[in-house]
Amino acid sequence: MTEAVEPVSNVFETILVLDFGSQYSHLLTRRLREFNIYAEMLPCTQKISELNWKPKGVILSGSPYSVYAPDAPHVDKDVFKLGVPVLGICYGMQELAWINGTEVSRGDKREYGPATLNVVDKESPLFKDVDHSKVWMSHGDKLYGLPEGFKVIATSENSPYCGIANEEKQIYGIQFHPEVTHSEKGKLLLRNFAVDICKATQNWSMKNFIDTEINRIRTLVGPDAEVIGAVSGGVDSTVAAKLMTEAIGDRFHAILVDNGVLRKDEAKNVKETLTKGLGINLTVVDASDEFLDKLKGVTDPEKKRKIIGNTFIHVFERVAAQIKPKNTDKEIEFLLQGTLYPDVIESISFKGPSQTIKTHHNVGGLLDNMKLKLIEPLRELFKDEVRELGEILGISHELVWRHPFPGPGIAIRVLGEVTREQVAIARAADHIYIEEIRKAGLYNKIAQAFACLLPVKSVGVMGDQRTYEQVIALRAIETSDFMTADWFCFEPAFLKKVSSRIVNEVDGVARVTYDITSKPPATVEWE
Ligand SMILES: Nc1ncnc2c1ncn2[C@@H]1O[C@H](COP(=O)(O)OP(=O)(O)OP(=O)(O)O)[C@@H](O)[C@H]1O
Ligand SMILES: O=c1[nH]c(=O)c2[nH+]cn([C@@H]3O[C@H](COP(=O)(O)O)[C@@H](O)[C@H]3O)c2[nH]1
Ligand SMILES: NC(=O)CC[C@H](N)C(=O)O
Ligand SMILES: [Mg+2]
Repeated sequence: MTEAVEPVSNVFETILVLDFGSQYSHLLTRRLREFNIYAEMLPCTQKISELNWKPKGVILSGSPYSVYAPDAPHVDKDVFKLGVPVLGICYGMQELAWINGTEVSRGDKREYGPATLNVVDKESPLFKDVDHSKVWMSHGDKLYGLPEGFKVIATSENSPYCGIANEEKQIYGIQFHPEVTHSEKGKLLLRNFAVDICKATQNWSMKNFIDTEINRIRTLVGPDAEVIGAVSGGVDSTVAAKLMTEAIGDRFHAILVDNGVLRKDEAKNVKETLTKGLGINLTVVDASDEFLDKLKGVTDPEKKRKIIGNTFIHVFERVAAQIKPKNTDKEIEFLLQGTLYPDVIESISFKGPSQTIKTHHNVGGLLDNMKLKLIEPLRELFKDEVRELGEILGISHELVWRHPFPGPGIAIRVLGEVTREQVAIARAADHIYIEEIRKAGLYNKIAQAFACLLPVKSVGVMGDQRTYEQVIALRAIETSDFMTADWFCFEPAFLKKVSSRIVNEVDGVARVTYDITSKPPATVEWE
């Protein structure tokens, strides 16, 4: 499998965030991008020698581990040979101390919540304009001393080593989390680090990204090669397809695969919107039998995702072989996907496959020996950034704000075995639910809503007859980046109406429930 496009990090000066597994790690990249510094997060196991770009600075994130634990993750020491500034946050600071021989162990008190920052070194560039601000703590371990060459630059009531620095080597450590909004001046502190200490240029913006991206695609694809694109009608792939169409016009062929687990009338509607509305050259391929046959008897969610991801690629390779490029005798080499940053983050993990939350079909479901080279222009972006991009590219507000729909579709919303009958039940219930959400004027207040079909039967009574049928679970969430989410509070009357319509109109359903779990601890999808 090959990633075909030159890394964005070679084009924009980039801060590297090494993720040691903290629940806040991704916020570090978000905050930096908010003040126009491009940042990229990689697992802490990243070998610096294998990086094909040079960061302007490195941030070591927090972690649920203790540095002294036998299985704790450790930083590649080559980070310090890059000659760029390094900032360790919480675990990151403890790691800086520990690898330099300083004792780190359990403190007598855990410190969780607010503290006031007391800057000792008033000249420190890291703390410019952040003295006396509230900072957010979340740790149980502490430093028992200073590593050689370091000095204390800040304290707090409970943390004598709240901020440390080796100014000569430009290595900094802080015990609190500047990336969370509860740290009042946290964003400013990160700006001080990235802009004043690392001297990174603040030129990351969506408009610059579009121009750069279009140029990168043109250079990569060359004057006559053609590209196919996996396009679902969802926000991500539509934005990616529009970008591609801007870059290479009708040398781009968008393919929508009907995998048999799409929503009601989806293929027809998408064809209409993309072709007529956006001038994207789109073909719909019906592969529903192939997908449903392969899913027969499979109940494990990860297996379903992998089967679907693999089958998508088989279909794309087949279609690519059928399209004969007009201006060249070469075969189609590239496949465009609308992969986003969260798809990547959740599908990989520094702790190995056991910690993968779920394999997004378009990342972990790819074939090892695939022939097509991937172009994923949105791979570094968050959902809200992609939406901003979509608006700038002139895609309709309605499409840009569509609820996401996962590639494995209804297959991961029919819990257990996927059959045509089960898919039909889930699809019908989902259609009613979304129709009612739209009628109630709630569609744009909710980030994503759908119905799931549970593999359990429950007893009911309909028309004086005993029924023994399945259960539908409704889900609706509020979130902007889909990394964390809360459930949406409907009025009871709304839920009553939806429940009654589903049970009355969908054969095979005897009961409707509403999912009231946030992410974490749940995920958005049930599988
Ligand atoms: N039915 C499909 N046909 C072709 N490609 C698909 C299909 N479903 C998903 N994909 C590919 O997988 C990628 C990831 O799917 P995902 O659902 O995350 O994004 P999306 O469908 O583009 O946007 P959204 O998140 O709004 O649904 C898509 O961007 C697209 O490249
Ligand atoms: O294209 C996709 N392929 C997948 O395999 C996949 N799994 C989850 N999702 C979507 O990602 C967002 C977060 O969902 P989770 O909290 O369930 O991981 C939600 O918007 C989900 O709908 C997927 N999208
Ligand atoms: N948030 C963190 O990075 C915590 C680090 C370490 N696990 C501690 O408890 O101190
Ligand atoms: Mg989708």
